[in-house]
Amino acid sequence: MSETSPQQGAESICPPVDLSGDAGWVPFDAPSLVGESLRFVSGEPDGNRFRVRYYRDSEQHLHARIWFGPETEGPPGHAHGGAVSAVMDEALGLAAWAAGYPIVVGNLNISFRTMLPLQKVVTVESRVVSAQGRKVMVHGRLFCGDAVYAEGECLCITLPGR
Ligand SMILES: CCCCCCCCCCCCCCCC(=O)SCCNC(=O)CCNC(=O)[C@H](O)C(C)(C)COP(=O)(O)OP(=O)(O)OC[C@H]1O[C@@H](n2cnc3c(N)ncnc32)[C@H](O)[C@@H]1OP(=O)(O)O
Repeated sequence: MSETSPQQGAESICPPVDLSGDAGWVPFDAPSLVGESLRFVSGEPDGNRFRVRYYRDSEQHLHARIWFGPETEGPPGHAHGGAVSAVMDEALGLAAWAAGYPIVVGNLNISFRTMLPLQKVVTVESRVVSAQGRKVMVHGRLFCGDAVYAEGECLCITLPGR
């Protein structure tokens, strides 16, 4: 009988992945801006769920380099739509914070364009496209090379008194 059951094998930690940014990107320290609360997506940087690093480019746009691990599985071998949505929620909301708006997300509209294979490193790029009164609109897409996996439109609402 084998000493390692399939279940034990599934619990082993996946090897390190390369989450380095593009040339000219500067690492972005999210906790120093918004505190330590973002554990759902960012909380286990060496775990088997999400591994994420944030960067800003020379125009101060926020980018995320993200690995979807085996614990994000939905359809066999591919990421759960909720996992993709969680990443878009955090990355696009954080983009508004990084642009100077203290917000929560009021509405998030995600289009899932292509199924995302597990254990793939992808990028989320974001743009704050408008800010009117308390409403800040952020657009983003999750992609790798020419493959676009999801696009998002995120209405953020500023928090009074912050
Ligand atoms: C205590 C917290 C500290 C946080 C400090 C650290 C945070 C660190 C964040 C890190 C980065 C983020 C990453 C994760 C982002 C999330 O996941 S946030 C969590 C998920 N989001 C939520 O739980 C939000 C729940 N909703 C709410 O709290 C409230 O509905 C809101 C959004 C604050 C708005 O409520 P409100 O302040 O009473 O404002 P309200 O008058 O209803 O709306 C203001 C305007 O926005 C419009 N609006 C509001 N909601 C919507 C909507 N869903 N659709 C369309 N329009 C809307 C209204 O129509 C209104 O428009 P006008 O009439 O002015 O034209």
